[in-house]
Amino acid sequence: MHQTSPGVERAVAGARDRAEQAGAGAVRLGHYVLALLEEDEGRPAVLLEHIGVSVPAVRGALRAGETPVAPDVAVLFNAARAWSIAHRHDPEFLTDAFLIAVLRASDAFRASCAALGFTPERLESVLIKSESRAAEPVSEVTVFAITEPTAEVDAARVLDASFNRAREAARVLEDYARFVLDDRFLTQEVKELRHGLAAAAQKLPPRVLVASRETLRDVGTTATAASEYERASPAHVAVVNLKRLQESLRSLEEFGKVFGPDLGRTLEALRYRAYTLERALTIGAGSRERLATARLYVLLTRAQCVASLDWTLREAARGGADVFQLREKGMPDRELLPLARDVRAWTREAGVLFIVNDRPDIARLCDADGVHLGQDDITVKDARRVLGPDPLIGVSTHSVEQVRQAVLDGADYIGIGPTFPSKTKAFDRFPGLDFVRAATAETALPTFALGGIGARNIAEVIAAGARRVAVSAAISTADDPERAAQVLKAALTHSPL
Ligand SMILES: Cc1ncc(COP(=O)(O)OP(=O)(O)O)c(N)n1
Ligand SMILES: Cc1nc(C(=O)O)sc1CCOP(=O)(O)O
Ligand SMILES: [Mg+2]
Repeated sequence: MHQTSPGVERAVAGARDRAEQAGAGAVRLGHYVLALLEEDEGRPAVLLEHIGVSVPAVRGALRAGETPVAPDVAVLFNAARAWSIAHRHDPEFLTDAFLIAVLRASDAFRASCAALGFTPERLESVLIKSESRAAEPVSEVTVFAITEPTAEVDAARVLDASFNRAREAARVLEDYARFVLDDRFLTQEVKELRHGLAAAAQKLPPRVLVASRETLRDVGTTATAASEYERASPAHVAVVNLKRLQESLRSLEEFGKVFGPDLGRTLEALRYRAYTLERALTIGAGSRERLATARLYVLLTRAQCVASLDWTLREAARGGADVFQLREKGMPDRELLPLARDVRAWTREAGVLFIVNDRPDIARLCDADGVHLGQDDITVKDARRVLGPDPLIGVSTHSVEQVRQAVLDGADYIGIGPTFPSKTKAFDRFPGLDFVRAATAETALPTFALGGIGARNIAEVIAAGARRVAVSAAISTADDPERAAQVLKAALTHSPL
């Protein structure tokens, strides 16, 4: 029974997958090297880069050409183990020893790798601090030796394990954002955080990081709790991995300080970024659930309604409107709060959602379902202080940058507009249908296109990607708000969400 590191196990499995995908029948030596180089920050990749070999170039060459069939994996394991015992007095071998064994398995393969700039001897020269080398001046090369116990190496072991844990958690979150939320922006955000981790790892002297890479000696790798196997849903997987990411980042930050304030600060910034992502990833899922079937959102201003506000609301709700916003711009608070309480009662009766425009305080006092905030209103963060974690918070946006910021701020839904000139509010600029296209492609949060939308142009808005709209005049000035809502709702429900 061979004792290998998780990295070697991953490489063996990866080589088999590659052979299978290529329909190669047998695992080839190139498959092993490609699998060993899979992780950019893995030991073999760091080693090659250290001796000036371009990892992408090696990958490209190995993918392009056929390499010799590999011997049985047990033969390679024997060779790697012998190398590890000889040079490290340790039968537990790591990915670098395995790479050397693979290179030595065939003269032809060794020659083709030499042409790419690396040989087993060259790798050994960096890994082994031999007797003859001890006389040479100390260079970066010599300190790759694994056996030197220093405080830096101890700290780097923690960093190495934490970097790996953080990267793995980030990878899971990236998959969640991409395949579960189907959210382009959040996928990109998680990817950038992952790259930020790789860049932070580069700030460590490579000698220290590589010298510390002894995952198989980490007693924690075998300790598992029963809860490790319990995940109720993809959202639960995301929550667990967000925690894992934050814990790893905290550990990285603390031990990173051993290498100076610079690394500590970089890691602290990454930890805050992870908190921001937590808000965006977890809020996104919850609010999408509450707004899952909401398609038609109506902004009501009492003075703008051709009939009474409560009649307009009830009729529109009968026609299929799902959300109502009370938008009273200049009404005195003494009038606004009782009106908001009335609207709360009417919307409850109608079984629809109720949002207050601009005013989290009024929203809270009348027990609304949420508040809507524009770019000049108070921030999402401050509104949360007033409302607590549950009520919905919507944010108006007029550019893709504002959409991204709203997602990171923790908005539950987004207003995107103005699409067309509006009778309700005057605008100087119209981001229009291009913005509808860009915003709906950018985020998976519920987005409501608005501004001058009505029965005559809703098809264009839907064609641009909108699946939800918010309207005001189209309902409040309609003689038959029920029919007006029905027409808009029918057009929307034609296109699946
Ligand atoms: C759903 C929705 N989207 C956008 C707005 C506009 O909000 P804001 O930019 O704050 O402008 P005012 O409506 O407050 O004048 C909205 N109210 N609702
Ligand atoms: C209040 C408001 N905000 C907009 C934005 O784009 O932010 S558009 C808009 C007016 C929406 O009313 P109507 O449907 O009557 O044009
Ligand atoms: Mg506002």
